[in-house]
Amino acid sequence: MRSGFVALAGKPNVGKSSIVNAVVGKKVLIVSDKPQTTRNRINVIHTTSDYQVIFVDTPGIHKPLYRLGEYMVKAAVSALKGVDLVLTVVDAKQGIRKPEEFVFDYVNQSNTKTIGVINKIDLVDGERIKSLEKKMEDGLKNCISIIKTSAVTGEGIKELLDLIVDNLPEGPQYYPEDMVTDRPLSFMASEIVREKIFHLTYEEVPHSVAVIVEEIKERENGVLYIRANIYVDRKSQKGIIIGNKGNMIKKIGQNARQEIEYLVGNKVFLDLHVKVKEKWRDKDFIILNEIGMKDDLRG
Ligand SMILES: Nc1nc2c(ncn2[C@@H]2O[C@H](COP(=O)(O)OP(=O)(O)OP(=O)(O)O)[C@@H](O)[C@H]2O)c(=O)[nH]1
Repeated sequence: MRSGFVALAGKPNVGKSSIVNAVVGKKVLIVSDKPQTTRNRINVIHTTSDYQVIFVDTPGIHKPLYRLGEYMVKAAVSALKGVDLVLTVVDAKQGIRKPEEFVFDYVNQSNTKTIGVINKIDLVDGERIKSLEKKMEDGLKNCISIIKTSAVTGEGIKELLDLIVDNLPEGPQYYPEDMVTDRPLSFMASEIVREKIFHLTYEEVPHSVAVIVEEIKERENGVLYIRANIYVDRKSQKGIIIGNKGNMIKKIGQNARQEIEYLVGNKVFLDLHVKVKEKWRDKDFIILNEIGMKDDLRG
């Protein structure tokens, strides 16, 4: 059996989480059109009788504005060490400039072999892809190959998986075969709520939100009761999340509940509460700890 850990490195919004979902053939990771959707490291496990690939999805590498961002980048960079392979992902439309080179530097410093992934090829022409290939070859020190993908159309995804498996060492099955992620249901549920907020709100609001599941319990009637707090960092944002006559929180709750029900295969009662924790993104470690973001951000 071949097995190993494969970290994804890239700027925010290049499609790292979408690529993992496409490779495993189901939506495990949350995705949005806004940068910095992924905040924590999360492992996604793909097992067959011949191999087990453990994808280590990480926050996008960027120049942070807040303490939260610093922790996110730390989590991303530390995930590059100690893995078997790094997928260095760029967005074909955005190209390769300073921020991408900044990512390449981190990957080069990790000394881990890497596959260059040019994603979103559905949005550009062949000429552009060729020039990006050249830039990637020049910029990535330990690059073993470059693959062109579209996480949306599925182009190049099988080729990418084959190449990953070919480059993994022989090893044990690290996780049980039916395990899809290393995160508990409480984390997955909070991520789904956060994704719906990313989809339904704009500008600073989605970035100002943290979601913590406080309680999960199965009720006598078989319904799974989930209580979660949505933290915002300003009073005005509380109003936006609740919405006019509670319309927004209702929509967030409905959309999230449906997806959590699909995930657990059970009826769910989702109980959401909005709380203000002023400027939590810039507070020190204690605050990050309090809202449950410490473990993977320690770096
Ligand atoms: N057209 C097109 N869009 C894509 C492709 N892959 C991802 N996207 C879109 O790009 C956006 C960002 O995708 P994500 O998977 O959240 O990107 P990410 O790199 O994980 O982002 P962060 O969490 O911010 O680090 C979403 O709107 C996706 O639907 C692709 O191959 N083609």
